[in-house]
Amino acid sequence: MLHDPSAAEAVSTSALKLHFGETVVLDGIDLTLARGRTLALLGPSGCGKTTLLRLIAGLLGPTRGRVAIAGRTVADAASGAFVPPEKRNLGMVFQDYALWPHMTVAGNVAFPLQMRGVPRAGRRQRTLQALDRVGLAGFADRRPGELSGGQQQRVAIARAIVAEPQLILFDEPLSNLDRELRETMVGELAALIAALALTAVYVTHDHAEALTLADEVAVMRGGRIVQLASPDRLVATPAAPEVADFLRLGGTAEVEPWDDRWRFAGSPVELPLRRPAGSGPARVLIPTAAVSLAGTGIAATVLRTQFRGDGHLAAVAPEGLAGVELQVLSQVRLKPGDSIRLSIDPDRIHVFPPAGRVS
Ligand SMILES: Nc1ncnc2c1ncn2[C@@H]1O[C@H](COP(=O)(O)OP(=O)(O)OP(=O)(O)O)[C@@H](O)[C@H]1O
Repeated sequence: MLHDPSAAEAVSTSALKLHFGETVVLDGIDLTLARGRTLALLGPSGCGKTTLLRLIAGLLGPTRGRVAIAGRTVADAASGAFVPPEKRNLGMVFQDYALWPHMTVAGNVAFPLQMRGVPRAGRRQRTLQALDRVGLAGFADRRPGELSGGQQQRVAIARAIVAEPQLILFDEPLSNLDRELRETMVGELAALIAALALTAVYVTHDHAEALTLADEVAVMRGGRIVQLASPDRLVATPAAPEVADFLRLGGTAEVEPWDDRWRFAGSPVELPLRRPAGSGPARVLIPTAAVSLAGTGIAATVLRTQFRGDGHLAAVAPEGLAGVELQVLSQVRLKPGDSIRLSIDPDRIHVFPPAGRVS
């Protein structure tokens, strides 16, 4: 078995498949993650993100394909090779913290060191250091039940980093926290991951969390990776409408050729965008930043509004365009049912590549 601890690749999977009976849960997952980077697995419930994390952890074995960690094959369906989780040198942080209530905070954090046979004196020192790193220096002798949810999650993180594993796996670690605390913790976690130069795989269904924390994001759907790219690239050039929808980048619509331009499919409403010669029907993203309220322009009705820090985000239905929903950010609060007019900045419209071709 190849083992190269200096390998630049922290994790790689090739042609990974997992079936539960007849059900295909993961289908052809190929990814590589370099050391010191954070990869988010992002997607709706049931898309297979937790299953992929469990395959990397060794809590499941693949039906087909291979998983390698730091250049070492840890699972290979073809040869039957399989390294159990405790021998993969991983740290794991789960949604429910998984702390033992009867043990002190220090006892919980020291557990991985105890499992590795580190002597007592060294254990105490490394435990206190890990607690210090997550901002819980004075909490060693408390019980988990005496801590807030955010503090308990930090104990779980201290336990995951105490043995300095080569890779940390996070499974929706913030989803049990309330919204405000979650927003604070995302920033803290991102800072901690950077300060400790951790290599991490982070499962979440929250696009804001993924785009804040990760160097690379794999957007998953139906057991496949639809697009794997940096947050900037995902936002600028989503490969498919489902990526744009999941990241809430704006509205998507079908368009058809109209002269040297486009128009919304099945309607006379033109889109102010020049069409490359020879191009056929397409799907486009009209990002929120491309849409503004105007005195003249496309007539639309307000469906819903929601306050964001920088204004009121309104979902609007352009008249005569069945199934198209756009978003516009307004400084004044709009009400459902209001009639408005929209102008669209053509330079910001993104035309998706034809189905099957990823940019
Ligand atoms: N042990 C199992 N037996 C059969 N099907 C399973 C099993 N575990 C998971 N699945 C199915 O596999 C699919 C992927 O599950 P998985 O937990 O990986 O999704 P997820 O993207 O992490 O979703 P969530 O965010 O809801 O946890 C789901 O359709 C689920 O029902």
